[in-house]
Parts: sequence; C-alpha cells; structure tokens
Amino acid sequence: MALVESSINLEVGKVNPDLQKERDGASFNPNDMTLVLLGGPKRAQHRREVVRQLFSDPVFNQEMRYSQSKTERYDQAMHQSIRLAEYMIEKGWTDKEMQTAAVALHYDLATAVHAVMFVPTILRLATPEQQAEWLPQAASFKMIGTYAQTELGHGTNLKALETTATYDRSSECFIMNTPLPSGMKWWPGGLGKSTTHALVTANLIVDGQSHGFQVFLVQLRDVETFEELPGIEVGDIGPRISVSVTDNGYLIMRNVKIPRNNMLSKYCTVTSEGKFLRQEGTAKSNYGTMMMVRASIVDLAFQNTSQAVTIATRYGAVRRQSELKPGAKEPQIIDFVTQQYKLIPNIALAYGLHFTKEYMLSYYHQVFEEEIQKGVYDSVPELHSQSCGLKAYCTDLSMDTVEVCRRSCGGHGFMMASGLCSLLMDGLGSVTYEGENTVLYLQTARFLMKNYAAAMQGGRTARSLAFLTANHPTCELLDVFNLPQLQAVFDVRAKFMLECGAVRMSESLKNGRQQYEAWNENSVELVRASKAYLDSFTAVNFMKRVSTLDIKPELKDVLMKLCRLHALHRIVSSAEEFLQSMAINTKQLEDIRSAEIKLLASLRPDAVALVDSFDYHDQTLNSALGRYDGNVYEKMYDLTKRNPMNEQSVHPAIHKYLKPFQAKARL
Ligand SMILES: CCC/C=C/C(=O)SCCNC(=O)CCNC(=O)[C@H](O)C(C)(C)COP(=O)([O-])OP(=O)([O-])OC[C@H]1O[C@@H](n2cnc3c(N)ncnc32)[C@H](O)[C@@H]1OP(=O)([O-])[O-]
Ligand SMILES: Cc1cc2nc3c(=O)[nH]c(=O)nc-3n(C[C@H](O)[C@H](O)[C@H](O)COP(=O)(O)OP(=O)(O)OC[C@H]3O[C@@H](n4cnc5c(N)ncnc54)[C@H](O)[C@@H]3O)c2cc1C
Repeated sequence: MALVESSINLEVGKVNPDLQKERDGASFNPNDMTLVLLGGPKRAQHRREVVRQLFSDPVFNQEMRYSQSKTERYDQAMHQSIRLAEYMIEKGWTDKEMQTAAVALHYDLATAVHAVMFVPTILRLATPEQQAEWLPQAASFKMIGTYAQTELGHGTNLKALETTATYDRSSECFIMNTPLPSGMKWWPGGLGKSTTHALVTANLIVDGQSHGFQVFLVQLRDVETFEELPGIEVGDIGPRISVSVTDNGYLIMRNVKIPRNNMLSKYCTVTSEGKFLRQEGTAKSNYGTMMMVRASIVDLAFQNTSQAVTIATRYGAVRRQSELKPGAKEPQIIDFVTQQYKLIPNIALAYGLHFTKEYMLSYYHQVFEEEIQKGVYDSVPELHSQSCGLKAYCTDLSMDTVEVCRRSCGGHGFMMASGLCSLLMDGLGSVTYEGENTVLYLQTARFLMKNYAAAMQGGRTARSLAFLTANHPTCELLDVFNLPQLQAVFDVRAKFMLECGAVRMSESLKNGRQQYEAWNENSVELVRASKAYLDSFTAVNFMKRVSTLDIKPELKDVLMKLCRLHALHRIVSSAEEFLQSMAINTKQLEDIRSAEIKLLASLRPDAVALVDSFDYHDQTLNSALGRYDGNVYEKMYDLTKRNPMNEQSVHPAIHKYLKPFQAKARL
C-alpha cells in the first residue's frame, strides 16, 4: 500500500457540524416535505423500504462503480438485473417495486430497455393473445428484448427507415431484411450483448405495396446459447461519451423469416391472405411508445436535476474557502451570493420539475388509460405536443443545471467521485434519445401554430393554450411576488412569441414561399415560440399546484418562495423576450432582479433542508461530495486509497520503460 494510514477521522456517520447547523436552522421538517413530494406517508414508506432492501444487498453496492472498467461494470449491471428478477420471485416484487429500484439505480442495468421500452411496447401494441404468449417469457427473462427503431442512416425521420418486412403468402411469414449500410439498426440499448429479441420497426410490404412502418418481434439469439441465429448479425456499436453500462448495438438482418403472428397487431394486422387491415383512427398508434417514454423522461430530468442540486448544495454547506469578512474564519462557500445564485434557482427548478413530471405522467395516464382505451383520440395531439416539448425543455434545463452544479464544486466537481460527472455524461443522452430536442420543439411548434390559427379565427384551442383567447387587457406587474400577475406576464410573453412565429410564417407564405420553405426559414423563431410556451406552462403549473396544496403553513411558505423564485429567474433568463413583448418594462426588470436576490437570502437557511427533502439514499447519489453526513474529505481519501491505481506503490510501467531507459542513459 502506497499511502500510510491516515490520521484523518475516517468515522463515517458523524454529521459534519456545518451541515448539522444547516439542518438545525431550517424553517421546516424535511420529512414533512418528503411526504408532500412522494404523495403521502404510504408511498414514502414504500419507496424507503424498497430502497433500504436494495442497498442492504451487496450486489447493489455502487461504491466502486467509478473505478470499474466497462467490462466489470457490465458484469455488475447484468448481475444486478438478474438479482432484481430474483427479487420478483423471492420477495414478490411487482412492477411498482422494480420501477422504484430502477430509479434508485439510475436505470444503469443491463436490461433497462427491456423494462422501459420492450415490455411497455408489447403492452401497448400487441393483441391480448400475443401478450399472453410473450409477456410471461419477458417476465422470466427467457426473452430479453430491446426496441430497435433507429438506423445508421435515420433516427429522426421515421418515414425514411429502410428495414423491410415483406409478407410471404406461401409460408405465412414476414421476411426481414436490412439494406446496407444505412439501413442497419444502430443504437438500441441492450442490443449489443444482452438481448435475445428485438421489437424491430420495419416497412411492411405486401405484394410490393408499402404500408408504412410496423413493429415486429424478431428473435436474434438462441435463448440457450445466446449465439446469433442464422441471418442475424449483432454487436456493440463502440465507445460512447457516457459511462453507463448500456450496450447499445447494431443489427443486420439477411432474409430472416418470422411468423405472421410476430407483427404487433393490436391496431393493424396482415391476414393470412395478405390483406392489410387497420383500425380507424389509429394511424399514429405505433408512435405510442415514444409518447410514453418521452413522458417518463420528464421524470428522469427531475431526478437528474434534484440529485445534482442535492450534491452541490450539501457540498456548498460543508466546503469552506476564501475570505468574506476580513480576518474572519473562511466562510461556507454557500454564503457567497454568486454561489447561491448557482444553487438556489436550480433547487427551485428541481421543485418545478417535480410538479411538471407529476402533470405529464398523470396527463399521459389519463389519455392513454381512460381515453384511448375507449377509442377517444381527441387529446392525442396535445399529449404528443406536450410530451415532445416538455421532454426537450426539461432535459435541456436539467443538463444545464447538472453542469452548473458540477462547476459549483470547483476542482472536486471534476472527479468521478463527485457523482456529478456521471449524472452529466449519462444524462446527456436524454437530449438526443427518444427524439432529438430541436426536432421535438418543432413538433410542439406545429401544434402551437395550428392552435394559434384556430384562436385567431375565433375557434377553440387545446386546454393548455387557453391563454391565447384569455383576456389580459393590461398586464401590469405591480407586485413582483403576486402569482396571478406573474402568470399574466408569462402568458403575454408566450402569446407574443407565438404571434411572432405565426406572423413570420404568413409573411413568408405571402412572399410566395411553399409551406415547407416557410417552415424552415422561420424554424429558429418557431423553436423560440415553443420554448416560451413551455417556459410559461411549467412556471404557471408550478404556481397553480403550489397554490392549491393543502399543507402545513411552513411548507407552503417555502414552496411559495420557490415558485416565485423560479418564475422570476425564468423571466431574467429570457429578459429580452419579456421586454420585447412588453410583458414587463425595464424598471420592472430591475425590480425582478432585486427581488430574485432577496429571495436567495430568504431561502438560503432552508437550502439544505430543501434538498434533504428529495430523500435520496447515499448510494443513489453515489457522491463523496453530496453525502448525507457531509464527511466529504474522509470519503474522498477512502475512495482514493481503494483506487486500483494505488494498488501497487510502484506502477509496472516504471520498471518497464523508465528503468531500462535510465540504465541505458547511465552507460
Ligand atoms: C430511454 C432510452 C432509450 C431510447 C430509445 C430511443 O431513442 S427509441 C427511438 C426514438 N426515436 C424517435 O424519437 C424518433 C423521432 N422522430 C419522430 O418521432 C417522428 O419522425 C417525428 C415526430 C419527428 C415526425 O414524424 P412524421 O414524419 O410521421 O410526422 P410529421 O411531422 O409529418 O407529422 C405527422 C403527424 O403525426 C403526428 N405525430 C407525430 N408523432 C406522433 C406521436 N408520437 N403521437 C401522436 N401523433 C404524432 C404529428 O403531430 C402530425 O400530426 P398533424 O400535425 O399532421 O395533425
Ligand atoms: C444514448 C442513446 C440511446 C439510444 N437508444 C435507442 C434505442 O434504444 N432504440 C432506438 O431505436 N434508438 C435509440 N437511440 C437513437 C435516438 O433515438 C436517435 O439518435 C434520435 O432519435 C436522433 O436521431 P438521429 O440520431 O438520426 O439524429 P439526426 O436526426 O441525424 O439529428 C442530427 C441533427 O439534425 C437536426 N435535424 C434532423 N431533422 C431535423 C428537422 N426535421 N428539423 C430540424 N432539424 C433537424 C437535429 O436537430 C440535429 O441537430 C439512442 C440514442 C442515444 C444517443
């Protein structure tokens, strides 16, 4: 061992006195807030119990994760996936417990896409008979699957996917083919090494006629040996920015025959005679999985944001640096107002995202479970628009926050042990997968423009766009803390931005541009309009939700401060649009900036309690800087001592290269 035993107190569990002081000084009990966030004592108890059981099992110990090689990590991730499957049998864990466990483990499991896309797609797009055949196999891991849609040549443009499924009437089979090279499937999570099956999206061709993309269950590997089946070529696509274990893969199919029953047929089917049948009104039903996953990515954005602020805020309370009052003890870095400005508006954002994801998931369930199941599709366009837009908006903000938090920890934020680097690198995928964010903002804009046109013609708008027809005769911000006045300010700015997009579009069209040219020419403005709408929707949802909560006064008080700070911070962040729309004037902007700083001071004593309320287990945070007990330096030293680079006091490379050279040089 290269390092001598340290005299540093390595006792873990004794809470750092600065952190303890923060907790003692808070205006509310974090446990009460946790119950609000988790939806009551029963749910909180359930989550805590699942997480406790999970992390009391050494298989789920994450501590050495950052020092593991990719292969070691894959090994552990497969072990963890299988252990969770064992829990289903041994402990009777259901989807509910599995979901909680997956979140606590950051979905960093070898079979994550199996759980989040493969099984849910079967549930949504397969007939009851297909479900009865496949779901038990999926539950017992006899069948481990992925969702293979993206190709090397196309991810965004689904109409251009090249994979084909050609119906062969004589054998009643589909023949799957990959035109090379751009048509090979590329990216699906788990495809590289972990899966036996894939749900493959392919162009259905019957008698030479295309019926658009459909979803097919294709077996890739022998379920016993895991060897590739004839006609199948699969592999891992190679190193990626993220350190997550997911083995994203590629797939080539050469004349692979699959039974007719393997086309997911809840909404469309091919009869044995080769007739293509589709239920009316279900043209976009195959896009349903994307809508569901986008809604759940809003939740992921909340988790990334809330974990990052938890780490950085606790560290901000523990770390002492520089001089504030001349000659006095070094201050906690969280006492610098610039540091508060990095952390506290992002704590407010994390709370805002909590209420956004609550909205998004409940709207998704309402439309999917109550309306679509009854054949009512009226809300689908709005749900599509919001799931696209909020996925993009929330992941963009969440990644900005993680990076700000990482930088706010100075040099230590650059260490994997901070927990912030993996949050950043793993989280970065979320701005691209399930629809690249710009593309998704433009989907939202499409819906906004249609609604704007309807509103201008006196027609009805979707419910989230009621502000287009609402009367805000004078939007006067007399009191920057007044929620209805702030809401009006957001609405005026969003309406103005939509109007800018619409006016530009109509001018382009008047100037003789085709619709597609006008759209492209004005797309930067259209993305701005989407962001303004989403900014407004999120801030207003936050204000409305908090205003209607029936909770203890001290909790309400702090939540009101947070939603005000969030609103003010969003206004300052896009001040030019609020000014340009005349939602505020320059004097009001000055008032807003001052109010924002006042709110920082007022929330500062509660910062630690606010992040404690997210109730993250230390193993989920997996951060030396964000530990609950605040023993940052002790833990960093402890991890460093166990770092494989320190296993030998002299690295073999010294003997291999340096010593021979020195010997030669001496001659
Ligand atoms: C979790 C980690 C694992 C990751 C997995 C993945 O990444 S998996 C891979 C994830 N891959 C991606 O995410 C790929 C991203 N690309 C896409 O999702 C699509 O190609 C697109 C939406 C960009 C365009 O689609 P397009 O060329 O077909 O369309 P268009 O623009 O011509 O619009 C036609 C109409 O369809 C409507 N509509 C569209 N989508 C939906 C929907 N979901 N629902 C309902 N409706 C929808 C749209 O509103 C429009 O209606 P309108 O106005 O005519 O009444
Ligand atoms: C970590 C990760 C995991 C993934 N997992 C899976 C998986 O499990 N299964 C699966 O099928 N896929 C998966 N994907 C693929 C993912 O869904 C696609 O990468 C994504 O949809 C973006 O498509 P693309 O790569 O073709 O980007 P492109 O569309 O080529 O985007 C490149 C650029 O072009 C711009 N652009 C493209 N079209 C337009 C447009 N119409 N208007 C304006 N700008 C445009 C984009 O904004 C972007 O700037 C994964 C990707 C990642 C990164």
